[in-house]
Amino acid sequence: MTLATLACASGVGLFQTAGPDELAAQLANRVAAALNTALAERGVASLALSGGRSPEPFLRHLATLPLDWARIRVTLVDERWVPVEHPDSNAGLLRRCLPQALETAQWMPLYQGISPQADAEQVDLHLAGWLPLDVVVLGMGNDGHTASLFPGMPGLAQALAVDAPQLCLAIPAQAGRAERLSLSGRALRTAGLQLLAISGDDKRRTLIRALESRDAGLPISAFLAPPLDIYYSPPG
Ligand SMILES: O=C1O[C@H](COP(=O)(O)O)[C@@H](O)[C@H](O)[C@H]1O
Repeated sequence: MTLATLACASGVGLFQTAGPDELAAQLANRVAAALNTALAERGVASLALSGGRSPEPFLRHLATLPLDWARIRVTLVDERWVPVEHPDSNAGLLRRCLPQALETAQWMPLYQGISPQADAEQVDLHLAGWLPLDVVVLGMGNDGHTASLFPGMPGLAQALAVDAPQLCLAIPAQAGRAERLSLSGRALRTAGLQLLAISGDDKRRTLIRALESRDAGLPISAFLAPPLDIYYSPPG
């Protein structure tokens, strides 16, 4: 079955774009519109962003749009447990591509430099005062991980649940990956606007597998329900 058929059957919105640049522009416009609506309604807005490599064009586009960043609370959906200067830091990605997030916005880093567990507890406390989030932008790895919730990791089902005990979890080093921090399903699924951005055939195949079988052990499956909207582009 096609991605369009499966998304429709799951009640999930699908925006298919011509390429990564168009995806970046459409996604940024959508995020900015939702943040401006929240600002107009409540005077404050909140945004949780993904890291990795693929969000770069989207973040650069978002940085060009008119937004009152001083009234926007910004955090990440996940982080490697490294300082912002580290090449793997997701906060570092924001600093390069969306400097407003760190300089002007009400910025909450996940990495706080104490220990993964202590940082997760600090974030948990702080994030509780932000919920529900307005906008969450998820990414997905070829293996079906989203945020830093990986297939087969201990406690995965609990971490993905809407009633997960924590809002932010320390993710132990595993399979060659360094320690990480990740928001849980409980935190991420509070967002009124939940967006998933993916590009390329490998990720499309993974997503199709997750939509076809919720039992495939793919963490992204937990998010494939309304109000999620998927933005997809073929490879650039
Ligand atoms: O490890 C991570 O990977 C996913 C996917 O990254 P991508 O560059 O392949 O899109 C990302 O969503 C997550 O935030 C990141 O820390």
